[in-house]
Amino acid sequence: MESHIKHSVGGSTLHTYHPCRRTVPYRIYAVIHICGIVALMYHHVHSLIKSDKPLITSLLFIADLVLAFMWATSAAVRFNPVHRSEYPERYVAKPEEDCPKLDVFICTADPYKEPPMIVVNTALSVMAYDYPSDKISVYISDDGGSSLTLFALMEAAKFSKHWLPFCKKNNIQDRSPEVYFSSKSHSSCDEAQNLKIMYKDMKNRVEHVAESGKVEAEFITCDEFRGVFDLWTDKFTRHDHPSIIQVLQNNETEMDETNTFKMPNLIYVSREKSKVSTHHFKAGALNTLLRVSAVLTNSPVILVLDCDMYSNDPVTLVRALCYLTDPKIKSGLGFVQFPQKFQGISKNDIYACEYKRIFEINMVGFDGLMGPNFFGTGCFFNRRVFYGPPSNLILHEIDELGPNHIVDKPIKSKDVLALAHKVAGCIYEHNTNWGSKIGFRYGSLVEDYYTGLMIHGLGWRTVFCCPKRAAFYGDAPKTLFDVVNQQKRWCIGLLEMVFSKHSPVTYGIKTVGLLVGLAYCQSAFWAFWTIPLIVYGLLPQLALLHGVSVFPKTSDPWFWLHIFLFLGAYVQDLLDFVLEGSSCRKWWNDQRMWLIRGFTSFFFGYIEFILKTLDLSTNRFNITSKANDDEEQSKRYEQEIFNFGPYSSMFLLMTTAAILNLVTLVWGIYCLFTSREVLVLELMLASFAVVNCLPIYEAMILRKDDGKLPKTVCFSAGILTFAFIVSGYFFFK
Ligand SMILES: O=c1ccn([C@@H]2O[C@H](COP(=O)(O)OP(=O)(O)O[C@H]3O[C@H](CO)[C@@H](O)[C@H](O)[C@H]3O)[C@@H](O)[C@H]2O)c(=O)[nH]1
Ligand SMILES: [Mn+2]
Repeated sequence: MESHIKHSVGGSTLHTYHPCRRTVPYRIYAVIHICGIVALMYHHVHSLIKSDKPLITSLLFIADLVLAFMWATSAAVRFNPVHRSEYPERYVAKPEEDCPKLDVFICTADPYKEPPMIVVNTALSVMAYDYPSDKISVYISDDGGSSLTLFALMEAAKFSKHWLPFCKKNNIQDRSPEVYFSSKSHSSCDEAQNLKIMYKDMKNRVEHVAESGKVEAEFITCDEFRGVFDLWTDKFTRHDHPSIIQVLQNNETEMDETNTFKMPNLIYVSREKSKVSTHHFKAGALNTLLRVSAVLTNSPVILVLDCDMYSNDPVTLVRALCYLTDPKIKSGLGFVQFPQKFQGISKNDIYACEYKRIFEINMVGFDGLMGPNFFGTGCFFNRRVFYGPPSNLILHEIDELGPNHIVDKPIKSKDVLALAHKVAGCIYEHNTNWGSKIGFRYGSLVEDYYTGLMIHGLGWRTVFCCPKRAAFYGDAPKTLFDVVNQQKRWCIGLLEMVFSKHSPVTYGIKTVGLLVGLAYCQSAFWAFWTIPLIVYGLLPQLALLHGVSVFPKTSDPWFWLHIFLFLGAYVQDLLDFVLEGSSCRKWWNDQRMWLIRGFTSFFFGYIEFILKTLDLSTNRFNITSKANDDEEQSKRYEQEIFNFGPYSSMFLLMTTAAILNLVTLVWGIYCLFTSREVLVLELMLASFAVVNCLPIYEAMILRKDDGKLPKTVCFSAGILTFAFIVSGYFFFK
C-alpha cells in the first residue's frame, strides 16, 4: 500500500492522492462520540437493573446497541478519507503498442424492462472511447435470450461504422448517440444531420421490432446474420435454450465508413439455459463472459457495465489505465471503481436514489483503507484478479481460460468458436472452482459486494476514481415502489452475506483487519437499521399516549446526552454530504428515505430473508425496470411528488407509523396546554417524525392523482394504529 503522503505533481506521475482535510477533526470528534456512547450504555445497563419495565428498557437498549454499532462502522469509513486525481493527458503521450487491450462486459436480461435501445447506446458509447478501437472488444451478455436484443445490436454494429469516425474527428464528448442527439448543443452540420436521420431510422426499426415482439425477415438487412435467427425455434424459451455466440463486428477485418479506423469487436453472448441447472443470475452471466472472452480475446483489462450505464466521458478508459498500468502498483491492483451516477434524477433527489453515501462518501473513506468495494458496474478490472490472490495463480481446467494465455487464432475460426460455445454451456461449471475460487462469487443476491469482499480478502488493493465529469450514467428507479423493491433485494443479498461463512464480521475482520471489516459491515448490516427505526418510531409514541415516560426528563443530565448523541450523529451525516459536494435539501431527502426504508425495504427484506432461510420462499432477482412509459408518473417525479400507488402492502407499516406519530404529537400538544406532565424528548421525536411524514399525510388526504396512497393502505393503517394503541394499554399499564 502507498504511504499516506501528499504526492508531488510533476514529471510523469499519472496519478496523485491526498487525504481530506476533515480527517483530523473527525478523529477528534470520534473520541468524544465514543465517550458519549459508552456513557449511554452504562445508563442503559443501570436502568435495566433497577427497571420495573424490563421489556421496554431492553427494547430501547437493543435499538441503541444497533445504532452504536452502525455509528462505529461509519467511524471506520471516516477514519481516513482520500481524494485522487489522474492525468490522462500524460498517458495519451505513450506509444500505441503500450496500450493494453480491453474487454467490455455489458449485462442485460430482459428486453421489456431493459429496452434494447438502452443496450445499443451503452455499447456504442464504449466502442467510441478515445482509444485505438481495434483494441476494444465489447461483449453483451443477454440473459433474456432475446432475438430482439440481438437484432438491435446488429443494427448498432452497422451504425457504429458511421458513429465512431464522427465522434473521433469532431471530438464529441457525449458518445451515447441518444444523449448527443437529444442535447440542445449538438452540431447542425450536414454530417451530424445525416447521422441523426440514420440514428432515428435505426431507433424506429429497433423499437418497431421490439413492439411486434418478433424479428421479421424483411427487417434483417445483413444477409450474413440471417441464419442466426433460426435458432429461435418454437421450443426456445428464455429459461431453456442453447448457447448463442455471434460475432457481430470483427476488428481483424472491418473498417469504418471512412476507412480510417479499424472497428472494435462486438460480440453477442447468450449463455445456455436449462430448467434443471441454476444459473446464478448476474454473477453467472459475468463468469460466462469471463470464459468466452478468455477464449476469444483474453484482454488484460475488463470493464463491467450494466446495460443502462452508458459512458459519459471518452477518456474514462485512459483514466483507469493511469492506475492499472502504473508499474509501481499494478501487480497488486485488483480494480478501479467509478461511482454509480444516474441520469434524470429529480432536482433534489426525492427518493435518495443517488445513494451518495454508499457510492461516493463511503468510497472516499474505503479508498484510504484498502480501496472501494465493487458496485457491479462502472468498474475496470485487472483480469488476473479473478484467478486467486496476487501471489498465487489458481489453476483452471483448460489452458485457454488462464489470464496469461495468448490468443493467436482469429475469433471467427471454427475451433475457437466451438470452445467458446462449450464454456458458455450450463453444465460447464459443474465440479469446477467457478463462483467459489475463480471469477465472480455465487451465493448472494449482491454478487458485487461478495466478489469485492473476497478480492480484498485475498489481499488485492483497489482504487476509487471519481472525476468531475461523471464517467458513466445509469438509470435509477423512479417510483417509490421500484425503489423499495430494489432495496429489498439488496437487503436480502446483504443479509445472506452477514450470515454466511464469508461474513464481514468474521471472515472480513480476520482477513482485511478491523477497520475495513467494520467498513464492510456498514452496508452488510443495512437491514438492521429497521430495529432502531421501528423501536424509535413506535415505542416512545405509544408510551406518551399512555402517559409513560421512556426517556429522561429535562431536569435529568442524561437528557442532554440523548440530545448530544442525536445531534452529533445527524450533523456529521449532513457534513459528510455537504463536504462531498451535495446540497442540504438532498441530504434532507436522503435522511427521510432512510426513515422510510426502515419501515419498508429493510423490514420486508428481513422478513423475506427469514422466510427464505426457513425454505418457505426462494430467491428471485427482480430486475429494475429501465423503461419509463407512464407519463403522469414521470411528471410527478420531476415535480418531486411522491408516488405511492399502486397498492403495495410494503407501505402499510410506514403509513401506520406516520399516523401514530401524528396522533402522538396532537395529544402531546394537548397535554402541553392542559399543563399535564410534558414528555419533552418523546414530543421532540414525534414532531421530527411528523415533519418527515408530511408527504405521506398529503398523499393520504389531499391528493387525487394515481400516485396517492391507496385507500386500502390508509384504512388498514388506521386499524393497525388503533390496534397498536389498544395493545399499548396492556403493555404500559
Ligand atoms: O439474471 C440476471 C439478473 C440481472 N442481470 C443484470 O444485472 C444488472 C443489474 O440489474 P438491475 O435490475 O439493474 O439491478 P440494480 O439493483 O439496479 O443493480 C445494482 O445491484 C446489483 C446487485 O447488487 C448489481 O449487480 C448492479 O451492478 C447494481 O447496479 C442488469 O444489467 C441486468 O441485466 C443479469 O445479467 N442476469
Ligand atoms: Mn440497475
